[in-house]
Amino acid sequence: METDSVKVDSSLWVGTKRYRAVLSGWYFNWTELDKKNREKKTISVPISEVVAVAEGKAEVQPQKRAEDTDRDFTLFYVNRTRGGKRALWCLGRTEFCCPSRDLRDQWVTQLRTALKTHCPSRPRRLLVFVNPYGGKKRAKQVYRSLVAPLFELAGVSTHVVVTERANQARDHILKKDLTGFDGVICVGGDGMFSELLHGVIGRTQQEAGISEHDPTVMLQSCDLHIGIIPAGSTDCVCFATVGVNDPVTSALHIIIGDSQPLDVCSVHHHNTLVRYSVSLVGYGFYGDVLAESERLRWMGPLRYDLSGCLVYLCNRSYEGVVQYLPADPQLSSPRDNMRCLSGCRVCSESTEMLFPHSDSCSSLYSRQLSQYSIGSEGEWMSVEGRYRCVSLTCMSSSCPRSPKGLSPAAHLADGTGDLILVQDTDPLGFLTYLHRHTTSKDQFDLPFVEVHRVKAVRFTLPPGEEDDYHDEERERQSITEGAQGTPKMACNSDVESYGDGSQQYLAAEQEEPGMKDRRRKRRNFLCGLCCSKPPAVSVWNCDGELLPYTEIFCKVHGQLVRLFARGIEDEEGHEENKSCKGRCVLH
Ligand SMILES: CCCCCCCCCCCCC/C=C/[C@@H](O)[C@H](COP(=O)(O)O)NC(=O)CCCCC
Ligand SMILES: Nc1ncnc2c1ncn2[C@@H]1O[C@H](COP(=O)(O)OP(=O)(O)O)[C@@H](O)[C@H]1O
Ligand SMILES: [Ca+2]
Repeated sequence: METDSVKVDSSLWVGTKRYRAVLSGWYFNWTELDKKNREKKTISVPISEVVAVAEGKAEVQPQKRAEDTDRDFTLFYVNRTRGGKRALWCLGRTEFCCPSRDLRDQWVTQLRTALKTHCPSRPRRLLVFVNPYGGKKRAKQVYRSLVAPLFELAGVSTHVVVTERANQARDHILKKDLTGFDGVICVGGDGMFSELLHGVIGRTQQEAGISEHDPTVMLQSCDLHIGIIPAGSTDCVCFATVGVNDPVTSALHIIIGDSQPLDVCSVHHHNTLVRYSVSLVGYGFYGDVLAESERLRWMGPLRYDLSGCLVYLCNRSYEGVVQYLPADPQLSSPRDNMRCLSGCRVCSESTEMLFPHSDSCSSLYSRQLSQYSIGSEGEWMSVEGRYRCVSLTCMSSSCPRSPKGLSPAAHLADGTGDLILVQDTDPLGFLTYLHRHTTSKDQFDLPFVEVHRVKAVRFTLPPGEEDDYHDEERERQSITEGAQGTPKMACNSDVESYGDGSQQYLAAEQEEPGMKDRRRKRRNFLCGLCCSKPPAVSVWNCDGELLPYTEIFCKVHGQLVRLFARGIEDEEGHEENKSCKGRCVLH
């Protein structure tokens, strides 16, 4: 029987139980029938969450081929289970038995047609970068055992690159032919994601003929989606955009083609683009923690715990001048407790509100920036003081260490970031601030903490407070400029113009040998614990990368990139699919 929206409506068996199954519009529903044909509970799966339909009694593992029966078909779909407070996704699997082969063929054909009709933007071919070096060094195993079988089941073809050096993924995306790829996937942590981010943004601006070095430029938004399979140490970007750092959950979001826009912060030093950030641009505590942890990489994720303790014990604070361009407080506030969840209204309504792509705005914006005037147009604000940490985050930056994150009410795609200033305070006060990141207490409700929702930030050192790194930098540049033909010294992501106007990033290894060690020595807190003269300046942590400059200018670009994600589903998550009572395949 078939009417307009109903494609198939028939009796089916699951095991020994009889169901009435209906495929209509966006849903496939099956309702259990009792002996008197009375309807009992219904299981409903949106077509958008169907992963695959297979003839026969099919399994996920490719080596277990389907048992070819002519009246069965197997449905694979997204199933929600509980992983603590957050909804984990896993692969649901239900075998249906039909009264006849013809009806089985009709079900399979109609389900596959519905998939094609309702889900046209699903990725069919992906470029995957696996970082064997990050996290617990299990990225290859995670990908091979948990993710590749799902991609194969869903009919997604892949080209996999296991990286052999830092920045290989970024350079590949910047320079290679990406024709035919529907997205790029990172199997690693935030640092690896940052490589793909720089590659995708850099390539998009190259193709649009936009110079990334102009701090006032309006960047071209990027269509090529980025997916993250978490296999790092912090996995903050994955956690804050999916809600968990679980490889199967992320793989399923990629397969069904979810799309989550994401704000990106550009970081400039004078007229040079230094880095992009989506989670944390942090000075003081978070910068020192990252600097210290680099020497402890052999510890894997635990390195942050040890370096966090060491840095805390050093009890350091740093002078700084912070200028910021506030966002419209009428739209939202870091203190409004409005969590950014899937389908967030603040994000969806803010698209045209911030830095719309119009010339008038960018010229107005450039006037504001060039003047850096404090309040002359009632816009830029400025504070100066001694800080434990200065953090700018474009999102909540929630992660397993801090489930609510640096700024719990920050939004993924509203075109703003939250600027958190923690003034110098006593060790117990600072410990209280840090500890509140791991509890539900308000980390901003402390007298030495202030938070502002902003569109741009500029950080400078007070007059006379020179950065010894700057001195080294000037000395380095004089050395290189003296030696003719030697490429200009590059910072981590410096850029060299190739005659054709395209801009390529020079990899970190371009730095003068020993520079990184010198930088690191200066920050070695073990010796620092007994150092009589602590360093006057800290270092910036930009999504897990150390910046080679102290004075920077940050600007938030609304919804610049897109991830294969949908934001955090509400804490309760959707009603769990009752079909398998949370049973999962391949977990
Ligand atoms: C007394 C308990 C104190 C607990 C403090 C917890 C604070 C956690 C804040 C987390 C911020 C996360 C921001 C994300 C940063 C990452 O981009 C970066 C690199 O990640 P990855 O490449 O995956 O390693 N991670 C860090 O900078 C680590 C910060 C850890 C600070 C303790
Ligand atoms: N094959 C490799 N060898 C060494 N470093 C690499 C390699 N591939 C990527 N990297 C670098 O490793 C850094 C950390 O990667 P990431 O996956 O974020 O791990 P973690 O979360 O432990 O920091 C990234 O900044 C990336 O540039
Ligand atoms: Ca934001």
